[in-house]
Amino acid sequence: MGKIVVMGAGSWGTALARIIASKGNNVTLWDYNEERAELLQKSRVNKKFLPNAEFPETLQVTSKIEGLLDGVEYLIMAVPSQVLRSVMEKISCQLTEKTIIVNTAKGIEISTGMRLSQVIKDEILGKFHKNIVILSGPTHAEEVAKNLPSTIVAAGESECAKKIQELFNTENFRVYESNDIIGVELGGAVKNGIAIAAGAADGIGLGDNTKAALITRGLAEMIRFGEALGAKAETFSGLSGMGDLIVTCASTHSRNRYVGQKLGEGRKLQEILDEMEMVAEGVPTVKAVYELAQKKKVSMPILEGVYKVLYEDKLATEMVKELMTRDLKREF
Ligand SMILES: NC(=O)C1=CN([C@@H]2O[C@H](COP(=O)(O)OP(=O)(O)OC[C@H]3O[C@@H](n4cnc5c(N)ncnc54)[C@H](O)[C@@H]3O)[C@@H](O)[C@H]2O)C=CC1
Ligand SMILES: O=C(CO)COP(=O)(O)O
Repeated sequence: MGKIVVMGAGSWGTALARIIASKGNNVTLWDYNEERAELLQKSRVNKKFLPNAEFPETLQVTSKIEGLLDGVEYLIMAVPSQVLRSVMEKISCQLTEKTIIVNTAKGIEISTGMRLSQVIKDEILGKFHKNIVILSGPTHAEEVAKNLPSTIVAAGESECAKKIQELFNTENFRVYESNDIIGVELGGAVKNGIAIAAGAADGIGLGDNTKAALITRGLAEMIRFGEALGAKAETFSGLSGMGDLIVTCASTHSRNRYVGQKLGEGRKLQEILDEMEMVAEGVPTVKAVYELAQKKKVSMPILEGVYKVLYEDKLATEMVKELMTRDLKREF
């Protein structure tokens, strides 16, 4: 196996690096924070986010970027969506057509409205476009790190996607292949906004019926949005669409659901974000999706409601009332 580097030692980068390293591969996990990288390398565990998930001997952690990517064959990106471009900017000159780049972040770049594979393409300047694979699905890092059976999709040009399927697949981490990069990316990005709405319903104290309604009608919004941007509708009924939507709307591990819950309890967005140590991708991504949906004239009432709660100080209770009192419609 060639050289493997995972960039971003947050909970997801750490969980993914452990999977590949546990298969006997040498893996370097990079983090921009020197202190964190040193602590992880010394303690051999990410105590704060993934306690009890010790590092295999084949996993090394560093914050050094010089020479890090010389001859790299597999580059796994696990940094938040809004910083992906700045990290790619620093490293793109070290990459060659031998490198397969795997993005695992779930979002849309707020300043450009670009999907993350587009951001990567932008930064590698057209050198080897076909080498980009998206890895996305219902996979909370906390459960993956405990080896609980999980499933995910690797989307890309067939030869590269198959290599990534092989690289990550284990008996507890089953990887499917897809050629719908746009659909897989948009599923992972947009579900975060719907999960904020589901969390808000929890925070207000609404019930299981409400959550099922948000998941189902949220999926309809994801499909409409996806099709308008060139995705295949069927992808949204798969793991990276419905699968990830269900887990993110329901799981106590979800940071997006958590933000929604606190908003539903009446807390202010900035206070919630200031107290969080982890990233909630839905917050910027909702803005990017809202703007793209307006441009493409796609109806996304739940997403629009979340946008107004996040950015126009609307109360979550008002959002629910507005959604329930819209004009009556056919379901399909
Ligand atoms: N945690 C999870 O269960 C899953 C997360 N993801 C996605 O993975 C991405 C990363 O999420 P997590 O690891 O959970 O986040 P996290 O909050 O645990 O860690 C974020 C990571 O980004 C790094 N980072 C922050 N600012 C940076 C900068 N300016 N430059 C370089 N690195 C920077 C941090 O050092 C840290 O390593 C997100 O897009 C998330 O949606 C995808 C699947 C599962
Ligand atoms: O994407 C995820 C699980 O599949 C993680 O969701 P959160 O970012 O909401 O925690």
